[in-house]
Amino acid sequence: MIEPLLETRDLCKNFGALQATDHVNISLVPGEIHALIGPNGAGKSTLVKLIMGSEQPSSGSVHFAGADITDLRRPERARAGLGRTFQISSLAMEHTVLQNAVLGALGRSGRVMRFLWPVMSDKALVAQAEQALERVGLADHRGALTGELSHGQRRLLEVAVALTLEPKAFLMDEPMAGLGAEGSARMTEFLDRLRQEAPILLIEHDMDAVFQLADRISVLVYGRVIATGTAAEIRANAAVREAYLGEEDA
Ligand SMILES: Nc1ncnc2c1ncn2[C@@H]1O[C@H](COP(=O)(O)OP(=O)(O)OP(=O)(O)O)[C@@H](O)[C@H]1O
Repeated sequence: MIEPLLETRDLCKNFGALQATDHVNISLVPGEIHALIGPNGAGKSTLVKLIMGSEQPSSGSVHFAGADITDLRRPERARAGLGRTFQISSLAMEHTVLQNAVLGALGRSGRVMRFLWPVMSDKALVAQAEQALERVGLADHRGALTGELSHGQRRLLEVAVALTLEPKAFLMDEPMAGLGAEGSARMTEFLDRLRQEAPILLIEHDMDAVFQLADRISVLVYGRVIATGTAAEIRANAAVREAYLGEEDA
């Protein structure tokens, strides 16, 4: 069996009487896209927060690259190689595309935030940022203001910012949200290639993208994983159809 890069063990999170995460055991192995789906409020975002370190679990643990990272803070987890793209944009709209990517690269260098101007004259950081923009197809927009980009281009820029950190694994929270058919297709194609470099735990409501991309799919309902399997296995699973896909059909 391939050793997982990322793993949660009996992870639980309670908010008062509500059990948002209920003994979740989920893993991410090298080379895969593992999609996490489930109805609204099933606990997907909470699980991502527990893995990234922005929420602490009530019990259970998170393991990454052979180490127990449960007690590590969010920036330490990011430096250890856990990359994330957010549901809500974290980009500075008044900065250029290149400046945003350089700020991402600066985060990895571990140096304290300096004024933008000296940072932009740091050749190594700029080269790293330019390479990330090239990879997502935004090199031609390097001088554009981020606020002028289309929604789809901003999503790609977020991925470029995450790439500058050279993560060992990605957590992506709805990268397709708000993308049109063309943007979705471009992102799907990009993630398809990216998995070879760093596996991706993907939260996504776009079922076409999920079923097209995912090597494995886990279905979360009321904080619990009710099934994990290939797209075909998940499609055929009666409990999943009842709890989730049946709801979509309705
Ligand atoms: N900080 C919090 N305090 C109290 N309850 C919370 C908190 N965060 C989440 N919850 C609750 O935990 C449950 C799971 O929420 P979560 O946002 O993780 O679900 P989700 O699957 O990501 O939903 P969506 O698809 O709508 O984003 C929900 O009932 C939510 O109201």
